[in-house]
Amino acid sequence: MSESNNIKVSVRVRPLLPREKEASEHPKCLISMPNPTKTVLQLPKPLGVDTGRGLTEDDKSRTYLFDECIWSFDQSDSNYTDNKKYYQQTGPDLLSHLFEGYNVCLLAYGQTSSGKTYTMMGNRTEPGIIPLLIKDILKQMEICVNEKINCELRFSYMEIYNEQVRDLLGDNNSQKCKVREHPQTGPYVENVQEHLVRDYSHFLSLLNKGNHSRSTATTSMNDKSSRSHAIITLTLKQTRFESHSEDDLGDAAEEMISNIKLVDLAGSERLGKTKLYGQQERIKEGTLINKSLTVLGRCIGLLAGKDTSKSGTVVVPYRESILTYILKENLSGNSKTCMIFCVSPVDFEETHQTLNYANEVKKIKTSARANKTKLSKAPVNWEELQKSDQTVIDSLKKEIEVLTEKLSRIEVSSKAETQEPTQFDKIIEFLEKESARAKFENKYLKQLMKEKNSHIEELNRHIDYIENEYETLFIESQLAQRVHLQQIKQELLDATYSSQQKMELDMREYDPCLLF
Ligand SMILES: Nc1ncnc2c1ncn2[C@@H]1O[C@H](COP(=O)(O)OP(=O)(O)OP(=O)(O)O)[C@@H](O)[C@H]1O
Repeated sequence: MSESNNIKVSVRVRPLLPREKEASEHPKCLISMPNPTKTVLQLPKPLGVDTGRGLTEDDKSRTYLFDECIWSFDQSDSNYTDNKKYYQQTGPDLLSHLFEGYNVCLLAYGQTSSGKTYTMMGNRTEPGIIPLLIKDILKQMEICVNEKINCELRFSYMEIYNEQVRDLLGDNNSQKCKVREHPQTGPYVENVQEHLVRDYSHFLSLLNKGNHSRSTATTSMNDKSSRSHAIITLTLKQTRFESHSEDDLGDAAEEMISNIKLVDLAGSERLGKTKLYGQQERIKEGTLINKSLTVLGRCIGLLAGKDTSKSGTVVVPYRESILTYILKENLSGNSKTCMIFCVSPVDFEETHQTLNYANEVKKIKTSARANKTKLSKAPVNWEELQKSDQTVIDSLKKEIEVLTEKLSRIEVSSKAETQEPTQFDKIIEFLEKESARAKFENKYLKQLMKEKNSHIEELNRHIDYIENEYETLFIESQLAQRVHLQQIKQELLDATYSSQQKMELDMREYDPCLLF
């Protein structure tokens, strides 16, 4: 079942930069966010003529409504939102969609130096949404072990630079990767390396390596301006095991593969503002950045008007730029997509344009569906294969000969596309699956042991407590008993003493000597 959702649109305004503070004595913030879904942009000159009754708010400003308006202009303001607070608002939804099996996408859009990289990557002291999200994905993966779900997270990092895709984690950075289209899952990038994320520090080392290789340059607007669109893809594979007993892992019953694309777009720029005159390479980069963003804008415009179009089918020009081609599914297909629009508090033209752009994006719908697959219980008939050991060995020998010969001639990738899987391939695949299963079983049993050990520890603590209580009660009861015995003894002594006294009195009364 697919779910139709509008693209979620957020707008974030950044603080003034040192150069903006220096440029004017009292720089004025053009943006206000009177509530969490409203953004108001002041017009530099009022529209219309004052007819004596004064200008209306509409003459002086433009008002926009979005899903989220994020105020990061003034740190001293109580509504100020830093990266962590923004993540707390947005991250949990992204995380749950990913684990529910949906493809997810978060794109940061905005003019150059508006805060896209700051929002997505952050810095050492204030990590952005990407590191914060990955920390939580890894935590959630640990929790899944308890529910007999094995998770594998793969990470790839590429950039689109001058309309070509480069793998930022590849062995050969200058190698260009091709974009192809799968009939069911849509466009994908060929030969981009996917790295299995072991833990958070491993992820950080991959991210740093990729960031280091990313194309950046100094412009007059930004000391470290991104000259490319960066796309991080995290692919999560969840395998759910099913069994009737708690201690046994059972068989793999269901598989879900979902991904999240985190896109830091290069900023749109104006030659006049970036002051790149004479720098041919920078100008070429800027032109191609603007071109791809213009195509993105055209696609968005067409998609936004799609429902109301009377002309029937709309041809969206995804293929006109690599960026839109790669993002095709996220803009209109199987994806839950969010866009964050970063704006400067002072550049009216660019901020106005960005807000109008965001207003269009609000209207776009995507139709996401959870990517679940039921697994058959026995992927390979292992027993049957074992019965005919010799036949298998002979056929494997032959296969190896054939494959070795083919390998020397044919590229592995083209072979994989054209050939039916052989028995050898099937065994390898089966063994790989078994090894992954054994690894997870080990992890699951370790987790189970950890839980049982902590249960035993808790029971031991409880026993200690009961023993202590028993000892205290025992001592108290002995004390109470002693006090009670002493009381009885005293009472007996008192009784004996008083009866003795009475007897003495009686004796004195009946003393025969006193009779005469
Ligand atoms: N919310 C924020 N709080 C504090 N500083 C910020 C914030 N957003 C952006 N900045 C600062 O603004 C400057 C530009 O930000 P950033 O590099 O993220 O812009 P960008 O939109 O990615 O630019 P480009 O498109 O040129 O790469 C940086 O010095 C960054 O530290």
